[in-house]
Amino acid sequence: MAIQKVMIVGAGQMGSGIAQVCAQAGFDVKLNDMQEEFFQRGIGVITKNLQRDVEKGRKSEAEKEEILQRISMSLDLKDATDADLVIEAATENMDIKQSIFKELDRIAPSHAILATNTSSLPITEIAAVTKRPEKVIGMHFMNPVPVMKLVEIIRGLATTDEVYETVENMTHKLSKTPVEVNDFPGFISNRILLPMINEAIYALYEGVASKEAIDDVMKLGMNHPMGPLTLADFIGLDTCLSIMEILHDGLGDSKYRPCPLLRKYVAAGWLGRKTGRGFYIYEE
Ligand SMILES: CC(=O)CC(=O)SCCNC(=O)CCNC(=O)[C@H](O)C(C)(C)COP(=O)(O)OP(=O)(O)OC[C@H]1O[C@@H](n2cnc3c(N)ncnc32)[C@H](O)[C@@H]1OP(=O)(O)O
Ligand SMILES: NC(=O)C1=CN([C@@H]2O[C@H](COP(=O)(O)OP(=O)(O)OC[C@H]3O[C@@H](n4cnc5c(N)ncnc54)[C@H](OP(=O)(O)O)[C@@H]3O)[C@@H](O)[C@H]2O)C=CC1
Repeated sequence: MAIQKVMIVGAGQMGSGIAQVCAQAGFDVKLNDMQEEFFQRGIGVITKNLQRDVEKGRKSEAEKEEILQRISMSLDLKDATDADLVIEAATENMDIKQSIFKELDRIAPSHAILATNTSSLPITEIAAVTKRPEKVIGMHFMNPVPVMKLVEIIRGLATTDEVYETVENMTHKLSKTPVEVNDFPGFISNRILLPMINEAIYALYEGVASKEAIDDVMKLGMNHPMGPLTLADFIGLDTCLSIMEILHDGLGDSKYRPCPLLRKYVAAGWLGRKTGRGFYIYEE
C-alpha cells in the first residue's frame, strides 16, 4: 500500500519530531493536538531544528520552507478522514490511547493503518478497541527523533504481514532502521533501558552517590552519551514512571517496582526538561 498522507496525534516532544521526519521525507503531514498552543509549541521546535540545519549548511532556506509547508495544523481527529497512516504519540496512558484509537477507527478510511508510538503499552490491547486490529501496529521512535536511527516495530497479535511490510518500508523512507520486536511490556528498548534508569534513581534515593556522580560513572565509565538521570529528565519523568508501572504490572516481577523518589518527583510536577525541573534544573 502506498502511503502519502500521514496524521500525527500529539504534538509533544515525540509527535513533533515524528512530524518533522515525515515531512522531510516528502509526506503530507497533519499534526494534531487538543489546542492550538500545543500545535504551535510543536511547530516551534520543528522550525528551530530546521533552522539549525540551514545554519549548518545542510538545508537551504527554500527546503526548510517546503518542509514546513507540508505540515498542517489539526485540532480535531475528524481530520483523519483522508489519512493513509496515523501515528499516535499522545500521553503514555492506556485510557487516552484507547479513546483516541476508538475514534480514529470510526473516522479514518478503511485502508488506513493506525500506528502507536507507545513506549511500553501492549499493542494488542490498544488494537482490541478497534474493528481493524489487523491494521494496528507499534511504531516506536526514539528521542530525539530527528537524530536517533532506530524505530522498533511491534506487531500486535492480529497485525498482518502486509501491514508490517508497509510500515517497515515507510521507516526506510524516513531514513531510519526498523527492528522487529514482539508485543511484550516495554518491548526491547524500554525493558532494558528503564530498569537501568530506575536503578540509578534508587542509587540516588539510597544516598550511594550524588546525581552528578551517578551520571558521570555511566558517561565516563560506560561511554553513555547521557547519564541515566539526565536521560530520565530528557525522556520525561512521567513517561519513565508510566513505563516502570507497565513493566511492573505486565511482567509481575518486583524487580520492576518504580523507585519512590521517581513517584515523588512526578507527584511534585517535576517532570524533567519539559517542565524545567526534574533531577536537574533547566533554564531555557
Ligand atoms: C523512552 C522511550 O520510549 C525510548 C527512548 O527514546 S529512550 C531515549 C533514547 N535516546 C537516547 O538515549 C539519547 C541519548 N543522548 C544522545 O544520544 C545525545 O546526548 C544527543 C544525540 C541527544 C545529543 O548529542 P550531543 O553530542 O550530546 O549533543 P549535540 O552536539 O548538541 O548534538 C548532536 C547532534 O544532535 C542534534 N540534536 C541534539 N538534540 C536534538 C534534539 N532534541 N532535536 C533535534 N536534534 C538534536 C544536534 O543538532 C547535533 O546535530 P549535528 O551534529 O548534526 O549538528
Ligand atoms: N519521551 C520519550 O523519550 C519517548 C516517548 N515515547 C512515547 O511517545 C508518546 C508521547 O510522549 P512525549 O512526546 O514524550 O509526551 P509529551 O507529554 O511531550 O506529549 C504528549 C502530547 O500529547 C498531547 N495529548 C494528550 N492527549 C491527547 C489527545 N487525546 N489528543 C491529542 N493529543 C493529546 C499532550 O497534550 P497536553 O500537554 O495537553 O497533555 C501533549 O502535547 C508517549 O506514548 C510516550 O511513551 C516514545 C519514545 C520516546
